[in-house]
Amino acid sequence: MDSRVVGIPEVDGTEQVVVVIDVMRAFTTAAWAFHRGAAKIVLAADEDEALAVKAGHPGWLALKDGASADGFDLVNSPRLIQEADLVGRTVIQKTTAGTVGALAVVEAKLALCASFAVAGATARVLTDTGTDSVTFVATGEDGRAAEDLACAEYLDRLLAGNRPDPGPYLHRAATSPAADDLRGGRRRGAHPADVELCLEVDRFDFAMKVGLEEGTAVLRPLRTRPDAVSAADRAR
Ligand SMILES: O=C(O)[C@H](CS(=O)(=O)O)OP(=O)(O)O
Ligand SMILES: [Mg+2]
Repeated sequence: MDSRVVGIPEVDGTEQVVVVIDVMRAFTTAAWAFHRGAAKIVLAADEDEALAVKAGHPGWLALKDGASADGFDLVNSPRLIQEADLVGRTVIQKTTAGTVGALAVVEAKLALCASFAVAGATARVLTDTGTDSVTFVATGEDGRAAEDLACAEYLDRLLAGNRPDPGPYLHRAATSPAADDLRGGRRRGAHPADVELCLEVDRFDFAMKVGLEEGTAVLRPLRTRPDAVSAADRAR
């Protein structure tokens, strides 16, 4: 499969099949939100939009990155989301990199949002579509974030039909500046275990697809082949 990796500034709207990657932390957090029962995630461009959407939909929960703020219910932390009861809830997510990247490609023919937690399922969805070309958007640091590039390269190897050892890719993510900042307590709205959760490969057996629903960008889980069982599930 032909592939290329771009940063958000290079997205030009011509992408057909896209995987938007944010390992730390937007799309690890989103995957955990679905695992905790969220029905859908509405992506907001900024904090004001997130709060405006919430105001129009009583019962929806607003999530932002960085420190929490008035009106927000959740932060962009997989470890903290792990404790949230989100069964049937709609979450409105706003982050600095991941959700911005997803909004930039929301009109693509197929747009998936990915992290290591859903890597295998993401590759299976792409393979099943029969597409011969994919654009990876590495959302962090204008396309230079080591953890997102490592995940893109890992996905690329999966799509090539290989069974790559995730170890070296995870090592690059684990030693990235983002991981260092999170471990060092230099990011707000974080938990010390966030990095560890962002480095779990195939924690979940669903991919995540973003698309427009009545003009709104919505992220939903996309189950893959029924026989697909995550590595984490196999280990249990
Ligand atoms: O929450 C995150 O990890 C980042 C924002 S910050 O760098 O922590 O301020 O957002 P994301 O879009 O998930 O990369
Ligand atoms: Mg990030």
